[in-house]
Amino acid sequence: MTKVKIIETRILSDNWYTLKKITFDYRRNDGTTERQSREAYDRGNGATILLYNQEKNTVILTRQFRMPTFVNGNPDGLLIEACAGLLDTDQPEECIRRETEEETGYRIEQVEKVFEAYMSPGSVTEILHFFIAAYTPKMKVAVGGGVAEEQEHIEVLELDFGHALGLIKTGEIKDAKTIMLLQHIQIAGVLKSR
Ligand SMILES: Nc1nc2c(ncn2[C@@H]2O[C@H](COP(=O)(O)OP(=O)(O)O[C@H]3O[C@H](CO)[C@@H](O)[C@H](O)[C@@H]3O)[C@@H](O)[C@H]2O)c(=O)[nH]1
Ligand SMILES: [Mg+2]
Repeated sequence: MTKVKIIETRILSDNWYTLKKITFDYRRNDGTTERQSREAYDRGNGATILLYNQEKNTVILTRQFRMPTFVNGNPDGLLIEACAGLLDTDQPEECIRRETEEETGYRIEQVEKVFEAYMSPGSVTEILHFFIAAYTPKMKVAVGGGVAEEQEHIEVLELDFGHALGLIKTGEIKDAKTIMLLQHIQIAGVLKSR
């Protein structure tokens, strides 16, 4: 028998995305039931990818302005990130191919799914699908930079892998999905750390 019974779902904000307040009864292991309320921000699910080149021992990352980080201590609001996007109605692999071309300008071939993760499970509903893919200079078909109509101004960075790992240590890379993917590439031995 399910331990959760939703009593009420109230929309607190329905602007760009949706913020809901959910009141529910939760049955504890001792059999007693407790009423709780939790807010959940639903901005859909997403996909992210780390592009790597084994000959050059490099990765492709992006840099863009992220307002939520600016209001929480990031002095210029710029964040170095693995390419990522929201699924909308796409399947994760379809989404990440499209986002890779829009944001980085690379048209990739094989992609490998590595894991899925809830990124902020106490407050955000989102599950993120993680991918890696090899890239070569020949796959660069456009400048990238994001979709102009969506006011995306994304800088594309090609970094030595050891240098990118060093940026985690110095705090210049502070984005969870990016750290997870760089460490995955290191643990799996896809690229050399020095
Ligand atoms: N007008 C408006 N635009 C918004 C708002 N919030 C986001 N956008 C715009 O919506 C677009 C979403 O771009 P995507 O590339 O699809 O998503 P993303 O923001 O890069 O999100 C990815 O990274 C996130 C952070 O790690 C992930 O949480 C997410 O799953 C995804 O992978 C961007 O142009 C962004 O500026 C808003 O409140 N108002
Ligand atoms: Mg994006």
